[in-house]
Amino acid sequence: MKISVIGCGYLGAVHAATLASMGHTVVGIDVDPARVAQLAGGRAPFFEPGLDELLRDGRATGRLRFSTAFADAAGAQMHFLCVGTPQSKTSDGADLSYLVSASKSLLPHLSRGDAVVGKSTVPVGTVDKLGRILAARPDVLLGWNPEFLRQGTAVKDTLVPDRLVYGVRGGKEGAFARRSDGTQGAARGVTAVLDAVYEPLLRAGIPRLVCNFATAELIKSASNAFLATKVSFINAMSELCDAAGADVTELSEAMGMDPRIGNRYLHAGLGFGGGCLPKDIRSFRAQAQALEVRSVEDWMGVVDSINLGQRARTAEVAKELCGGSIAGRTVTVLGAAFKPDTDDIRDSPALDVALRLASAGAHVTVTDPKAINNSWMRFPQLRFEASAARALEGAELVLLLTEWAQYRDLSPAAVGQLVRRRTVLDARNVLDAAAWQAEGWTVRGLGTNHAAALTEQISAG
Ligand SMILES: NC(=O)c1ccc[n+]([C@@H]2O[C@H](COP(=O)([O-])OP(=O)(O)OC[C@H]3O[C@@H](n4cnc5c(N)ncnc54)[C@H](O)[C@@H]3O)[C@@H](O)[C@H]2O)c1
Ligand SMILES: O=c1ccn([C@@H]2O[C@H](COP(=O)(O)OP(=O)(O)O[C@H]3O[C@H](CO)[C@@H](O)[C@H](O)[C@H]3O)[C@@H](O)[C@H]2O)c(=O)[nH]1
Repeated sequence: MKISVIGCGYLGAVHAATLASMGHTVVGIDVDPARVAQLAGGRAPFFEPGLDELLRDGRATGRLRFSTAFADAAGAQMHFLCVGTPQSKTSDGADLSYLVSASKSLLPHLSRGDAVVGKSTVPVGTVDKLGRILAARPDVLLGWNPEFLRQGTAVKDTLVPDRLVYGVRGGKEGAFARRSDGTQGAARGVTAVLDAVYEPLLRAGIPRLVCNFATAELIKSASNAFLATKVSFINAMSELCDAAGADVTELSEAMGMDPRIGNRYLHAGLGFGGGCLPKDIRSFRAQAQALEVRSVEDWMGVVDSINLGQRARTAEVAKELCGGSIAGRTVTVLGAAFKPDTDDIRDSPALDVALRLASAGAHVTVTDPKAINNSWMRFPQLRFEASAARALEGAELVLLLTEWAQYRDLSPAAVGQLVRRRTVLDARNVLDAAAWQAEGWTVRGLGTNHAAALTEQISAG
């Protein structure tokens, strides 16, 4: 099938490349000429494992191209909207201006029977709003197909998703009810086109759920809200563990063994960041407020404040480890990206903490395997160093803030030779504390103080 993908960022570029790998003929459209030039050259404009290979394959087969011209979307039967929906600059709500603009630009290039299907994460009610823009073309089908991929595993998540969700007008009844006049209704039409797009996935047994627009919108928001809830729950527990002398890693391991709870998203530490969870829970909160559902509004407020509290808490522990003041201290931060295996620094907890320490007077050097280029121009008050070894030289305090494999695997003996003082704050609770302590390191985690206190007691005799 001929498909257009509008917006080629972390979501759209991966979506376009994977659709081409399934055999479709795809054009990716973006307003950013530099991004389009890179993608057209077969190179990903950001670090995402496996994407470069797919882009090169798509280019070689001639099935994948990129353009800044919306006119190039003409002739496609399916148009996926994948533009950003960031947090508004003036409120907690989502900024829908990119979606509105992309829909208006697409409008003149649509043909009778085309399907326009959104994948961006949107507040409930957005599809109806876009429907009013597309009302000028009643012969065009509208649907919503929220995306659940994670950065770092985006290619695999797109090719082997846990489920496909189709939001269609009138929901399941609209999609599958027989019409007395024998015509195919819009809901049925968009379901059939999506089924054709995802045929290889459906054949492989990926479940597909058809629902109405509001349910599709809420499935995505509620899923992210639940993931954020799990992370903030365990982070609140980590604070309780510190206060009570318990160990949160043991607590979460034991809780996670109960299949009703599960161990995923139960890793305590610095908390969540990125271009999705933080802005999506704030948008969810704003939606609940507009719909006057106080329980969800309050809930999201608590999840957000626990999450932001972890950043403040980490900066406070860092100061404590430097004897109460961090001014003038040489500090090395391991990690700038919001999580490992991505170069994305949107709302990065690691950079947030680094900035807090710099503004408290510390000399902060940040290192990251992939995100240095993204970071250094935006944060001139921080020093960036691509080599972890050079970044660690002379450090009086080391903070592990993004748990890249290469930082988890650091040798405490080798790092000990580089630093001035063997003190590490492992804000992701991933280091083998005993191994580091055996090399003379003072190790602090979040919610694992019990272990540190015990070691102090043992070494005190
Ligand atoms: N990043 C993820 O892991 C992920 C996963 C699932 C859902 N989402 C959702 O997908 C959407 C996109 O997220 P992202 O992370 O890819 O954002 P992004 O900022 O990486 O990409 C957005 C792209 O849209 C382009 N764009 C903006 N206005 C445009 C217009 N009028 N026409 C064409 N292109 C335009 C931008 O230039 C940019 O390349 C958001 O709603 C997000 O919440 C993201
Ligand atoms: O136990 C955990 C798990 C995650 N995190 C943090 O949570 C954030 C989000 O991680 P992850 O969900 O892996 O990354 P994203 O790529 O932001 O993906 C989320 O956001 C996407 C955009 O909506 C959705 O599509 C995905 O399903 C959803 O997982 C990161 O900062 C992680 O460090 C923790 O602190 N503890």
